[in-house]
Amino acid sequence: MSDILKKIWATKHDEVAAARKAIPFAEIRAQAEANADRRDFVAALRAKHAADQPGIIAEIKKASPSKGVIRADFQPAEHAADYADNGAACLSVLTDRNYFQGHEDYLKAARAACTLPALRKDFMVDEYQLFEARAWSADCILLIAAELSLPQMKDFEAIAHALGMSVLVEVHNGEELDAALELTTPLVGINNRNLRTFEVSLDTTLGLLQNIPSDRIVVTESGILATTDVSLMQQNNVNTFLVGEAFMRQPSPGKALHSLFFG
Ligand SMILES: O=P(O)(O)OC[C@@H](O)[C@@H](O)c1c[nH]c2ccccc12
Repeated sequence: MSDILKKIWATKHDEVAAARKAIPFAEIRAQAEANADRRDFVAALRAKHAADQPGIIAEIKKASPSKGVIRADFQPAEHAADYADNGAACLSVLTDRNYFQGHEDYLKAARAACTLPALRKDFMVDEYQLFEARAWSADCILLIAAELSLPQMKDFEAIAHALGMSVLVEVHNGEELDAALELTTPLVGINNRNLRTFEVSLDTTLGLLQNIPSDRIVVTESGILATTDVSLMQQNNVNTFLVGEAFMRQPSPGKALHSLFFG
């Protein structure tokens, strides 16, 4: 009941209500549909795999509810260029203000500083946010199966695809995975962090893996901190990673990426 995801969800509904007053739906939709600046998120990951490289989605995250401030000297554009120079395939940029100290301006600045496709990392509860994401030039959106019904996810996926955005569907148990596999997106994220308890276990990825058809791209998310974590995943044929903290805590997030994956 009082878990963090519920709180975040309530905040999101309030935020969307306020946003709809500030910029009416028809207007944000027009902005989204007029934005022709698209980068293919899934293709960027596949290109790395085709070159025998890991597909790294490098996250730009200042703070989180479980860790507090992760990086005080926060420079989204600089971090994005640094990630791009060091072999990242894609960016993930937190836009949630209340819980992650994110902002849409960070997404815009990060994406503009490089040529990588960018994920709007936020909690999507209303189609309005999908149009916002595209208006801000996001190339991918996140759907969290723990809180969305299957009909809602199907609906959001159809809108995202119609706007030319990719979809990362995030799960952390078998029931959520069953729903995620009803979608058409190839990108299935397994969050090693339980968003209700903040507990992190890489076994979450390993346990769900065998139930995922080989035409999907499994993204292991959260808690990848050491080269042993990376090689454990690679031994299990998981070669797509969403990593934030391990990079953002280091003086150069790009160098940290390089040493974790290519060191
Ligand atoms: O910083 P980490 O442990 O490397 O995790 C990154 C990413 O997986 C995490 O930020 C995340 C995964 N799913 C989310 C959903 C909402 C907010 C944040 C997240």
